[in-house]
Amino acid sequence: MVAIPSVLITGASTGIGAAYAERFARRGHDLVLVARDKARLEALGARLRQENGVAIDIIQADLTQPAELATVETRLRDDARIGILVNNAGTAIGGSFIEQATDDVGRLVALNTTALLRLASAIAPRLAKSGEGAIVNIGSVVGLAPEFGMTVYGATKAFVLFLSQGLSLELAPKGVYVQAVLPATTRTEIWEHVGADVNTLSNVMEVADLVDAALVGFDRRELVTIPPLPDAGQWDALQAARQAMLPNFGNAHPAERYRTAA
Ligand SMILES: NC(=O)C1=CN([C@@H]2O[C@H](COP(=O)(O)OP(=O)(O)OC[C@H]3O[C@@H](n4cnc5c(N)ncnc54)[C@H](OP(=O)(O)O)[C@@H]3O)[C@@H](O)[C@H]2O)C=CC1
Ligand SMILES: CC(=O)[C@H](N)C(=O)O
Repeated sequence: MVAIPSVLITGASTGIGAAYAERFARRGHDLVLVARDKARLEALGARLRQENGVAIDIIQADLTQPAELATVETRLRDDARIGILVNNAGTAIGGSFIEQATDDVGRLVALNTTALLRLASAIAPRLAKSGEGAIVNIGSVVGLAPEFGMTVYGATKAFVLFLSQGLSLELAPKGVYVQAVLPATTRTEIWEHVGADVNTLSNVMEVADLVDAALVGFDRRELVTIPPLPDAGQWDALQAARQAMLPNFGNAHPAERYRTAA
């Protein structure tokens, strides 16, 4: 019988990560839960163990701290039972670019991009060698929309999307599935970190609905899952428009509109 892989989930103490933990535990997966708040991780872990009879390990780590991040990287490299990484930990900060402190945007980038990248890098070679496994990266529709006015947060999420698409091209032929999940406004504590009351927002998705939809995409081995988008054809059209440009990047001379008169 093939063993059910363990799942390592970052940002599992609350919100989207905690909902992933619930769902994967229900499916019978053992879990490794990562976040800073140990008490919350332990409470969730105890409940999921009791309800589902799965094994649950906890790693308390601040993923913006290189030494603590390294502990999680080592676990992903060495623990052959872990076959699925859910790269979910992330945060957002409020304010415009000129209002945001340089150290704060630095920490945002460290968590939303550097940590996510390093964890994917830690597990990918082992998964590729075994010819199976999955990496789920949580992006955001904000990564497609500079118009939403969350420039640095959106830039980190654009990174997550690009990285996921590129990794999928590299790893799918080796049997490793990479999924980018792009939620829109979802009812979690992240809104407290941006200084917004989620109850004043419209069109807020419930976290359980978001994760259930993301898992439909996961089970279909969809590359990019955008739960709130009604017409998947719009995403396909964006990709087709982008791909149509690619042959036109290979020109040795500047385009006509950039040529100087002299
Ligand atoms: N909610 C929304 O509207 C949307 C969310 N997303 C994305 O979903 C993902 C999950 O967010 P969401 O559940 O909403 O947010 P929450 O704030 O509810 O949860 C964030 C999780 O990340 C953990 N975390 C935060 N900072 C660190 C850190 N430095 N080191 C380790 N863990 C950390 C938190 O745990 P702890 O504090 O214990 O460390 C918590 O478990 C994020 O990547 C977010 O960008 C995308 C689009 C929409
Ligand atoms: C704070 C946000 O903007 C939210 N996490 C999102 O990505 O939509």
